[in-house]
Amino acid sequence: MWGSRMALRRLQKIAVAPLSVKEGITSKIQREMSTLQRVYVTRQIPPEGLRILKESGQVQFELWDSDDVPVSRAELLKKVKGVDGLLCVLTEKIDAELLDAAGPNLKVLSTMSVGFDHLSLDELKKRGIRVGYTPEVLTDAVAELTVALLLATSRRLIEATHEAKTGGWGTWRTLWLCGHELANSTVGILGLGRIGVAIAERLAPFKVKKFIYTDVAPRPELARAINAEYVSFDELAKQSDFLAVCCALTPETKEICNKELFSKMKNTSIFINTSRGGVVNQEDLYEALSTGQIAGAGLDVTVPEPLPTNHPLFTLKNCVILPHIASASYTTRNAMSALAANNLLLGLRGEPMIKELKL
Ligand SMILES: O=C(O)[C@H](O)CO
Repeated sequence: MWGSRMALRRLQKIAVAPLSVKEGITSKIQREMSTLQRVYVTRQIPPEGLRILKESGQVQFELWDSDDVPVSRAELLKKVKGVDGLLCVLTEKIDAELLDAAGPNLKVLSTMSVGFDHLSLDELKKRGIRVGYTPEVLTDAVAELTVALLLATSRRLIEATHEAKTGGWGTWRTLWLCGHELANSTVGILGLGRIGVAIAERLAPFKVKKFIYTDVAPRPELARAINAEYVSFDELAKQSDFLAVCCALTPETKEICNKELFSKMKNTSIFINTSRGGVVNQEDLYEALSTGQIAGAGLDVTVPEPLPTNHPLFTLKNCVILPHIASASYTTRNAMSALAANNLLLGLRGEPMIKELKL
């Protein structure tokens, strides 16, 4: 549905007005509608973002009115034709084909995500399209979920509830379902940004002995906040008892977690990934987990998503897999939708966005 709440209210008033008045109001509305910028929203986003768009009086937008089924590529290619702005989520691939289908009116793309590996940045830049995204508002939720996943994996919570429910719970046993604890451990962070810092801050009270990290270069300001030491990629693999992947997926980080990394890790180590599935070579991870090269893995992200239910990783007791829910709290998803909507409106007005990607 194309919509602007104000226009709708006026249309309701016209329905009860005399004919001459009706004609006057209708043409006024038509004039106003033609000045509104056209936007396509690729998903039923959380209410806060929709409210902002509806009440803006700036845009008329059409929405793919479902959260359960993504808009098909064919439908998306049709719907973007001639729009001024596009608000998307991470399931939509924004590439040359899509931007060509949209045409030259498209000035602003706003993604309701912190990750932007679904966007062809070169193509966007070439066309002068500005890009908004949603960092920071999801940091707390992602860090919280990462800690939950780490504990669920290291203390074997999923296996344990399964045993309790299915009759595996016999007498109290001395080594049954033992895991690995955070106290006195070394936690490694691959890619230190806001989320890595937030994870470390939450883990510190568990009496972690040492935080280490690696990145393309040292990040002293962030590292200072958590007293983390910069180490090489090799040292990160060798020293970490828990290794949390927090880096963005780029051509440089694609499958950076592969057999070379796993072979250097301790066989008591836990590997956690809440960034993007593409940073991991899943065949190598399966091998490392099934041969006991590492102790366990907790994954919130995979390739593909959803991961087919017959995927070998699902057969492993020491692999906990979540369906990409790191930012899934009501507060955070609403904040992401609001930020995405505001970025879009600001961009369309030619003003600086709240969070804009430098292309
Ligand atoms: O990129 C993102 O925003 C997360 O993966 C989903 O919240």
